[in-house]
Amino acid sequence: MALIKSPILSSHFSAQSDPLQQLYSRSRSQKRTQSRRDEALDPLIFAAAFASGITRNHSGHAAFATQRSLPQSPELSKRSPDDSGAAQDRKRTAFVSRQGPRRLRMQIHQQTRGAKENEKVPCSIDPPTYTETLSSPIATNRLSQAAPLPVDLATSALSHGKQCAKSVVEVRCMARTRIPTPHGTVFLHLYHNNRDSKEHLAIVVDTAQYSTHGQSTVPPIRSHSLDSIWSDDETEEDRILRGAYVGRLAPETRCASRPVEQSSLHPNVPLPLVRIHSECFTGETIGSMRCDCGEQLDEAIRLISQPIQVSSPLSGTIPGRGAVIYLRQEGRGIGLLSKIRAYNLQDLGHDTVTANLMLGYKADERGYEIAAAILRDLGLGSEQGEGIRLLTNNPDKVMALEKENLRVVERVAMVPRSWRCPSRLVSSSGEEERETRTAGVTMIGGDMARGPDLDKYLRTKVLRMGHMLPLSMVDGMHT
Ligand SMILES: Nc1nc2c(ncn2[C@@H]2O[C@H](COP(=O)(O)OP(=O)(O)OP(=O)(O)O)[C@@H](O)[C@H]2O)c(=O)[nH]1
Repeated sequence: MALIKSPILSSHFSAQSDPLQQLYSRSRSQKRTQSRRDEALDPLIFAAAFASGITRNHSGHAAFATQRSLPQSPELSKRSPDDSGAAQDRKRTAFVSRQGPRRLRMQIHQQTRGAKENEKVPCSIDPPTYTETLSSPIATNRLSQAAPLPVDLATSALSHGKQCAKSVVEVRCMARTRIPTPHGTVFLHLYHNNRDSKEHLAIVVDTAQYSTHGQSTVPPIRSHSLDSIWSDDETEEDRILRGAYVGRLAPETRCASRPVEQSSLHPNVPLPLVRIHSECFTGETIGSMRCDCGEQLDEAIRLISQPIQVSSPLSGTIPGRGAVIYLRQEGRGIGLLSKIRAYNLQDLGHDTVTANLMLGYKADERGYEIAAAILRDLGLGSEQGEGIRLLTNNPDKVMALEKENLRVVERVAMVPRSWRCPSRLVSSSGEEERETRTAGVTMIGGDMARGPDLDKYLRTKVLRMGHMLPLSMVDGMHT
């Protein structure tokens, strides 16, 4: 039951020594014999029960498993008479909740909460191994001979019982490559770190990466850790393979990049646009319109890629530049499984914040220390590097970066496309949509996310999470 974070929910499952818990444990072992019960769904069922009164399974609220015939619940009576599942359910021995009376459960909850508050949550790092064997003969697994990576050190610290919450976040860009997108070429940087085992990414938009040093008007956005030399026996080929080269990679490329000092930007060039984006499988991969995440990712890359107007003495336009820091913090840090459950709670009538709380999480479980470390590595926002313009509506992100001593010079709002183009919202003609659709836009279906689920989600973000979006835009649209 490690998945259940909520003390309310988990207290039901944790085997403790008090008599009530023993009673629960006994009930649990009996329960295992009943295949119709799916323990993995329990958090959801309990959460729904807490929120909306009584469910079929918990209507009895008895502390003991009993045998009794099931009353015709409203839920069952809603089924059609030919619903064989319903008929079977009626014949079956009734399942009666084995949870204790609410008073006792609340007692346990209070105790568990008290204990939890005093204890520090250990980091659940899954030690990655850096012994990738590359099939190419030139690599000959030399990467594994490199000096210990920050994460190796953290892993060994962890194995000695230290908590990684105390360690300073260190990141290393493990590899960089060029990715052509509908908005132009971006440079994907993959990062490892000493805080978690996830592969966070930086999507760098910067055509100056193509230029060799000194050629471009603005300095290229370079990863310090990528350009640094990892060990004495690292060859040029090793370095090129992981993306440490300057200019265009071509069959004749033989020279790797050299570590460079981060140079400051020309005062007439606007500061780079940066977005810190959290993973959203549903929004980005299957085009969910419950949220605007897919659209935001696409819009961020599009905005960053827009040409920038510069004043004299440079004058004219230069290609857009900046980066999206893509954090693997699915579901505002609660993970995909819990996010799916949260969606079901939302369908049961709760908003995105309440759903998280009901599952025992905070409204937002994310942290931005790794993002800050990646930005520093790219020379963005740090003392020595450039200040940044941050694309967000989320005040937490601005505060988190400032707390990390990064220079957020400006916040640039991310207005949902459906708010900006309300006419397309009400338009029923497919014609108009086809004209405006951008081929190859990253999400399935492209264009914009919209619909009642999204409206509710955005409204909650403004009203309950303090997101800085003008609700008047959307209110005007629907009235
Ligand atoms: N728990 C939960 N997570 C959601 C839900 N909808 C979207 N998400 C997650 O919310 C996160 C969205 O994060 P970001 O794109 O960084 O945006 P944001 O925090 O809303 O702030 P902005 O910068 O203003 O966009 C992603 O991790 C999504 O997976 C939901 O209903 N419940």
